[in-house]
Amino acid sequence: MTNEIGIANLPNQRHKIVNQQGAHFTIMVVGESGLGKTTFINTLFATEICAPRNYRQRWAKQLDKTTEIEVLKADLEERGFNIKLTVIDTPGFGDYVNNRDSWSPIIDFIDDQHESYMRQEQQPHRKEKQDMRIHACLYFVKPGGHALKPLDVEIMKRLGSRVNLIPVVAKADTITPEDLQNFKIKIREVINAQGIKIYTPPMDADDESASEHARQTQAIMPFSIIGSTQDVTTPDGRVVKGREYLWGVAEVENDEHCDFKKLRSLLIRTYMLDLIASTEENHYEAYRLAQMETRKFGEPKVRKIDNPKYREEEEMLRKRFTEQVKLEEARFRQWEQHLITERDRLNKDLEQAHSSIKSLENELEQMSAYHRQGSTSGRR
Ligand SMILES: Nc1nc2c(ncn2[C@@H]2O[C@H](COP(=O)(O)OP(=O)(O)OP(=O)(O)O)[C@@H](O)[C@H]2O)c(=O)[nH]1
Repeated sequence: MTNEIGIANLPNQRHKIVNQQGAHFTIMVVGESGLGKTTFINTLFATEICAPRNYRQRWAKQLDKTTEIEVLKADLEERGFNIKLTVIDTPGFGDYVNNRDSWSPIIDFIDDQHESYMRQEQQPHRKEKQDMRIHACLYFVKPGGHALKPLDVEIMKRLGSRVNLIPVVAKADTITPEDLQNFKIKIREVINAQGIKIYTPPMDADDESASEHARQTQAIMPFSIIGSTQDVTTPDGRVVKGREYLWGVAEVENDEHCDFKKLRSLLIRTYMLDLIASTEENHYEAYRLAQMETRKFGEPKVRKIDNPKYREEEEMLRKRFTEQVKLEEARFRQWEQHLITERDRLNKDLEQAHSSIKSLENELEQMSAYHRQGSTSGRR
């Protein structure tokens, strides 16, 4: 059960289908910046998830800061089983001015994968579908401190309702085993109290040992991990993947040091098919249903810019602007009218002044004529 890739352990019918089609398996890593997400991906593939000769492609990702969502692919093959493995590395939080929105590209990415799959299903030719729906989302929690931060809770709630969420405590080598156990308990308490939905392995009523294994796996969450691709030598002479300290070596694949092996087994072996199936049956189905309730078959998704809420706001702004322009125009017309009336009044005044000057001039003319007449008749 522990030494083979998951699909080799499947019930026959499903096994047959997966074997014919080859399995697509997509893992996403999410969490604060610098918690070792990229290192974890490299560690996962540096350890023997299957014999190295079976890798058609291996990669070692650079440890520079991830600033955008990165998609990494590898084809794994074991005894005729093909697995197309995709790992999605997301930018860490903490690099943003406004952390509250840091999760939105990640949530959008998850929804976009469901959307893209749904749109392909609605096409007449739907055999060759591109499928990047996330089957497992590992959420990295910073070790130590007071369990989950409000930002962690907010993001985990959103993730848990969309994907199979698996919480992990990063850098387990940086706290003591005792503190680690207490930290894990505190995290479980917050997860329960906040109603965060995390992945639960399936309980099989007919198979007690499988159910017991599922219960044990459940009890381990959140998985503690140590990431390293370095080969180091332990004090007792073993060469292992790990991190070297003055006090000794923190080993990646040692159950006493962290839960890396158990997490890898959950992902790549024991529960791979359940993660794929529950994504299809629960998360994708929930997305599809929610979308079908809000739009017609085949209708494209409402993008943020087409969102009715934004359209409403835009409409309101346009209305307010038109009203303002109208008001200014009326004010201008009033002022113009006032100027015209004033001009007319002044013109009238001017005319009056003009005619009174005219009559005064006439009067003056008459008076001087009279005066001239008087002086000539006096001389005679
Ligand atoms: N002590 C310890 N250090 C680790 C562990 N995993 C990674 N590191 C170190 O932490 C640093 C950051 O690791 P990354 O893998 O780049 O972290 P990241 O989460 O991908 O960072 P972003 O891309 O910024 O989101 C590196 O120096 C790693 O060597 C671990 O398990 N323990």
